Amino acid sequence: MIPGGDQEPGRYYVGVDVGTGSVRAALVDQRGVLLAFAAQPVNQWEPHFNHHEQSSEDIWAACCVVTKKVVQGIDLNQIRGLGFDATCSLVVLDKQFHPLPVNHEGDSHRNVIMWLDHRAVSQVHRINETQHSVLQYVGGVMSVEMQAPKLLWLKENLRETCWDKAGHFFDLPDFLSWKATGVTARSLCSLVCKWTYSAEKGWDDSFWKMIGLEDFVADNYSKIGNEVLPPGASLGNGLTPEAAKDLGLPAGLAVAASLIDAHAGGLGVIGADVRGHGLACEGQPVTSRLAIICGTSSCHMGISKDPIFVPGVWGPYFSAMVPGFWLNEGGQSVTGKLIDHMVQGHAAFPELQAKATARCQSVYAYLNSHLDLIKKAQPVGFLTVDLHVWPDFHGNRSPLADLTLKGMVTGLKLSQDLDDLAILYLATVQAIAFGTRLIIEAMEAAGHSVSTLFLCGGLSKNPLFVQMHADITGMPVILSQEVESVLVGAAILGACASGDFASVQEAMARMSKVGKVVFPRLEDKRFYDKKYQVFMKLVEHQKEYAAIMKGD
Ligand SMILES: Nc1ncnc2c1ncn2[C@@H]1O[C@H](COP(=O)(O)OP(=O)(O)O)[C@@H](O)[C@H]1O
Ligand SMILES: O=C(CO)[C@H](O)[C@H](O)COP(=O)(O)O
Repeated sequence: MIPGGDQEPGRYYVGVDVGTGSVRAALVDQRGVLLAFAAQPVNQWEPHFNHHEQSSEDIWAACCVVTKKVVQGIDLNQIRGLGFDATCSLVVLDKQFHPLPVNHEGDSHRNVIMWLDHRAVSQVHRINETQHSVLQYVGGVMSVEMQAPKLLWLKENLRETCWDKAGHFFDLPDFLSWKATGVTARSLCSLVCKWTYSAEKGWDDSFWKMIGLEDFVADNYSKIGNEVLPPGASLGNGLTPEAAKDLGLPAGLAVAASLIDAHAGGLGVIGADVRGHGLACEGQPVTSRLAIICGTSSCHMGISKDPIFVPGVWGPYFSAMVPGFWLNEGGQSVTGKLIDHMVQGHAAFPELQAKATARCQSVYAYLNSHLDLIKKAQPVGFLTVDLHVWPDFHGNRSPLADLTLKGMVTGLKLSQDLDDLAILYLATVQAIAFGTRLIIEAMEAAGHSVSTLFLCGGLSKNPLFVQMHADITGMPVILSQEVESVLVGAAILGACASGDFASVQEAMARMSKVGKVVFPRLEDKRFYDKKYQVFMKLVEHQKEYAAIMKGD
């Protein structure tokens, strides 16, 4: 019997989502309904520009706090499985699994190089110069945010204090499943997407030798993983007694091989039954759906039956998200983080904060209502007719794959009041949507055919962000019934590991549901097409400026 009939007693799954700024947990039933939610901020250190570090011990402690909260008062026998997703940050442990420092300060509490860390620029430049064939499977250019450049940086910069003592290098999602089960097997998702592992051929010895990390080949990849499992597979004997006590869950509970956070978000949204909403994708294959996970960063997850090579877009990755499908992942390294940066760095931010607090609103809810106030009779998006932003303040992930690109703002005036802040915030939100449009165009030029966007992540809670994505791409945007769709994705893993569902696809169909559909205001298309022309001119000009300055 497929679980979830109303007569079925509650079967619950725990999903844990380790994001950049916080750790979240949810208790989810077999229909994908969230019964409980908890969040806990987690420390980040930025000891030097572009160095971003965390502590795996802090992260595990936060996982324990939020998991205990969501199962409070629940009959533990009704909990059937546990799934983790996390950012693709690099965790470093010694041979006894104790943290090792990833910094010159020798602080072993900070043993995680975060996904957005850009320290390994010269290493990734040398890796890309090899033009090794594995690079075809990351869009042709390896990102500084992937693991090989960071590992090479550790070998070249922290030889004695870290590299020589290292016993285990984990992607954060795999660290969590190891911490829970004691099993060091890695998820196919993390190794394929961030480590150059091939589902078909495994590790490529020639790549690691060519880039100067032949160490891994010599010990048969024991430090980075030589046992690989599909996401959702049940690990070992499930929760160890120690982890069970830490988490407040029953020992032996099924624990799934994990997913990277964007991939969990994709699982949480892309399989929803869209019938009854008058959407084009109702009569189209699931490959017409693009999942966009919009948090600190944004990840654009498109799937296909056959591999599609999209220059500057990560992948194609086989079975890294939906089993049996190839995946291409576009991305913008800073989206939520960029909006926070622009708003918090503006002269009128203190006034905004005071006014939002007085109204018991988030600063974004206040800004959205302030824009509605000042727009008068025109559509709100038209307020940026002479203010334009290029969003690559942390380099361009996709589709330009150029970490040297910088942010741009044009159209500034002498005033720095709340109106100016609101319009700059709007122009930044639009710039992110234009970046999405550029990624979709690159994916479609290579063979994808996208008709509908499925958004999740923190920014999907911002109505202006969602409407601008619809208006600027011209596509309808679907928001899930459960706004915490990444957690539903993690819970889907736990549901699969428990054996309650025969496949990830079956769990996806059962546990993700359409909540709201936001249609584009096509009457405004001409305005956004003109803004998009300006958007593309910005990066063209930026490249011209760089060429002039580089010239003699
Ligand atoms: N209700 C909201 N309205 C507007 N923005 C939001 C809201 N909630 C979160 N955000 C923004 O989303 C981003 C964090 O998203 P989240 O998915 O929690 O991130 P992560 O997974 O990277 O930790 C932040 O930039 C934050 O400002
Ligand atoms: O590269 C990634 C996914 O492939 C990172 O994990 C992601 O960009 C970070 O996610 P978030 O912005 O939600 O913290």
